[in-house]
Amino acid sequence: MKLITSESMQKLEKRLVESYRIPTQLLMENAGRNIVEKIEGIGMEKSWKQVAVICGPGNNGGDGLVIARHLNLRYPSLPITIFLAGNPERLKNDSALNYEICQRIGIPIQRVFPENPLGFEPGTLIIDSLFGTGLSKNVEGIFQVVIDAINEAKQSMIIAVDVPSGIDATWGKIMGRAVKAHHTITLGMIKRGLVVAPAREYCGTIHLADIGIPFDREPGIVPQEGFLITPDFIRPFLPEKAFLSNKISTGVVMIVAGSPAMTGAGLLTCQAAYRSGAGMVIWATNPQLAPLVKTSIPEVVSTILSDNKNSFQWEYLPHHADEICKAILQRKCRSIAIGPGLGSSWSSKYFIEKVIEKSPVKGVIDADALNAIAVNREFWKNRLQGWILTPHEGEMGRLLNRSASSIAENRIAASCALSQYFNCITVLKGPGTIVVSPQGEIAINPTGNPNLATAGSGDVLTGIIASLLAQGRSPFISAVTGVFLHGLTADLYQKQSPQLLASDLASYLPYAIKVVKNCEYRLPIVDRD
Ligand SMILES: NC(=O)C1=CN([C@@H]2O[C@H](COP(=O)(O)OP(=O)(O)OC[C@H]3O[C@@H](n4cnc5c(N)ncnc54)[C@H](OP(=O)(O)O)[C@@H]3O)[C@@H](O)[C@H]2O)[C@H](O)CC1
Ligand SMILES: [K+]
Repeated sequence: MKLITSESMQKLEKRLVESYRIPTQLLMENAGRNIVEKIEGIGMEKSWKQVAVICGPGNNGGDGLVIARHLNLRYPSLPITIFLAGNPERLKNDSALNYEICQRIGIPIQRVFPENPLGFEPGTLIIDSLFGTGLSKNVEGIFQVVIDAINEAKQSMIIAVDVPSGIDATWGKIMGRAVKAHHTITLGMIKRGLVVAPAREYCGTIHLADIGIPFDREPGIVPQEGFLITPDFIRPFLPEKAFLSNKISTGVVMIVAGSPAMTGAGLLTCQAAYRSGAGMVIWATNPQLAPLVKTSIPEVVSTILSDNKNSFQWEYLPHHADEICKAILQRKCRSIAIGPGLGSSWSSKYFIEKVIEKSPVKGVIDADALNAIAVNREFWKNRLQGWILTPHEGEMGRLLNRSASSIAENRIAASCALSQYFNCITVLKGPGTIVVSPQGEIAINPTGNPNLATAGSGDVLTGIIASLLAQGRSPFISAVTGVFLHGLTADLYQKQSPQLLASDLASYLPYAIKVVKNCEYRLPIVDRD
């Protein structure tokens, strides 16, 4: 499902006006009326004590005025008040016209002043029409006071028009303050910023309302600025064994993960790779762990790396990289996953870099392998073509030599910067995981929940993506399909149990695959009733 930026939405509106002579007044009328229909779908039957429509200085405010008018027509006995943050004399064109209509109809209008703060009684339906796609700077002064008042309303329902006010609809940033809505009714197309963190938490359930864009007349009218991953999109790429397949043709994965101190990371990565359809999983393990592998996951084939003769505790050394590269060729591996639980010693860092440099196949770079790359980032600039990097915000910060908080502020921009710098596919984990290619394709994942913030969850994702790669999917498609399935598994599991272990994720994965295959799943955040 295509996503759009604020800038393109504005261009699209201009184009509709110029090419089809659809007047902007009509678009605003369509917007307001269709939003009222969506509000009714959400629940007007709840007998709200009153309705507060908070209007700002631009066209988003104008939409609010149309909404107030239609609610007034449909529910004449319901007290509706328009709160205007801004000077009515400076309202432009369509907003000014709708302001005049509301005045003439006699809908109460109150101007909001700093000395006259807003407060809402319990049981108020609050329509947030302060700012939409035209937000151009941080929210301050009276606008900040209004947003705080909306967020402090008790036992009320907050419905945001187009965008929760204070959200940058292109990048998903919080511009100083933002409305925390229960529902967001977005117009025409889903704005890209709504589905990524941090904005995503402010949107509640997202609904899409039509404003009369003739999409079917011009399928190419909207530029490619990102898409929301959907079950329909990933269905053709799910694991599928051909009739004449064998374990090699299905796909062999090399896993370089785990160490004596962090065995679980390797086990989880291997398990996830098998559960997502790999024909054979090879684990490059060490002599101390080899017996454990046989008992824990008997299906795993281990490549036992040579013993460290002079040290008490086994550790990864650079020459082990040659052994892994040899095994990749011998075992006909088609992808590699490297990183989870490898440790952060200098010898493991050298080892990791050597594997990535020499490996005959490409794959997923995660966890300790990301940190090894970050230490030597200038060397790796532009050298990771075909590799998939799966950082969380902290790892991303190290890779870009920036603070984790600056990454969190604008996750899409950071993901694009990483893909550009290393020429790699980026998977920035977190709420609304982002997948970006060096060519600038941007995919946002709608699945997943906070239960995924558990040890080993990233190892499972690494195993899934590497497995899909081994099964012949492209790096971008493997990442997109992998993140969707990983999140969906957690969402489906949550219905059964509030507590999720990473090993549950790996075991439950085939169920998520089946649900997508059988078309039994609807997107959780976009309600297209
Ligand atoms: N795109 C469509 O097809 C349709 C969109 N509709 C609705 O219109 C808004 C977008 O309207 P727009 O007027 O462009 O923008 P806003 O209403 O969001 O706000 C613009 C005004 O707000 C001022 N502004 C911006 N940021 C701040 C701030 N932080 N503090 C104070 N004031 C701010 C801005 O001033 P400038 O100086 O920046 O110009 C403007 O005055 C869209 O979201 C839809 O709801 C339609 O009605 C239907 C068609
Ligand atoms: K709004």
